[in-house]
Amino acid sequence: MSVADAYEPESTGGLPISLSRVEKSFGALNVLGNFNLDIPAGQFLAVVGRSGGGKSTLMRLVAGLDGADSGRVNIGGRKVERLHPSVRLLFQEARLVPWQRVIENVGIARGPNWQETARRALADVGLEGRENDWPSVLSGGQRQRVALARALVSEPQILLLDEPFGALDALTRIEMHRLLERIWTARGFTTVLITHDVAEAVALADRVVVLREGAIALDIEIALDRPRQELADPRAVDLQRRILDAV
Ligand SMILES: Nc1ncnc2c1ncn2[C@@H]1O[C@H](COP(=O)(O)OP(=O)(O)OP(=O)(O)O)[C@@H](O)[C@H]1O
Repeated sequence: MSVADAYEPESTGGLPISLSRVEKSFGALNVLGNFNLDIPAGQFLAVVGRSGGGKSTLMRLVAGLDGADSGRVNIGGRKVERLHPSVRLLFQEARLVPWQRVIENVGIARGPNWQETARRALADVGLEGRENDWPSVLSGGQRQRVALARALVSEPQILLLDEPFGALDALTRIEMHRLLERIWTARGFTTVLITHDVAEAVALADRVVVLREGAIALDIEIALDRPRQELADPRAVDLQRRILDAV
């Protein structure tokens, strides 16, 4: 059985995200200017662009980790003022606690039955039987799967991913794409994926936004069938070319 086949989640749905007339500067550097973006509930959006274009800044504003200078960032129609309880983040590094075993890393909120819940989340990402391992013995891909399980355990309605697969080898990355697509399809949380990898954006997203110098240079729908056949679809290649032209 593949990793993706192991997954049988319940649907939790997503929340819409809206940025309206957002301005964000660092000193004299204007990173986002009069920025507008509406992300419908449950959409899988990829944000691509050159380094320094403002992608991570955008994500931090949506997450409530940083505030806009002006304008509004809303989640589910309400202004974001701090980290929203239904939002989870994933970064390039898994950021696991090295002195805690895998199951403890996943069950970070120790509610009732936390072990059972964490065990189920680990099974969902294909890590059954690895509960008592230390993070140090896991591969990079396995660590990211633990981080994904930790994010999923709280049944988020929004998942924000900042280059989560950037450090993985090509085959592991494709395996992670399949897993994420399957989990997202089943649960329907709103997803924002920041990536430098145009092929990854087209393989996963419903919609790709190209961010250039703090503005949207391209906003394109990816209307390809799912599950996506990453390497075989000529329409995907054409979409990649259009996105690359705008980056
Ligand atoms: N806390 C900060 N203080 C000062 N400047 C910042 C801060 N955060 C980001 N910047 C600057 O804002 C600009 C946009 O940064 P951001 O990290 O959003 O870009 P990015 O598109 O995510 O880049 P990368 O793809 O390299 O991660 C960069 O010029 C960066 O140096």
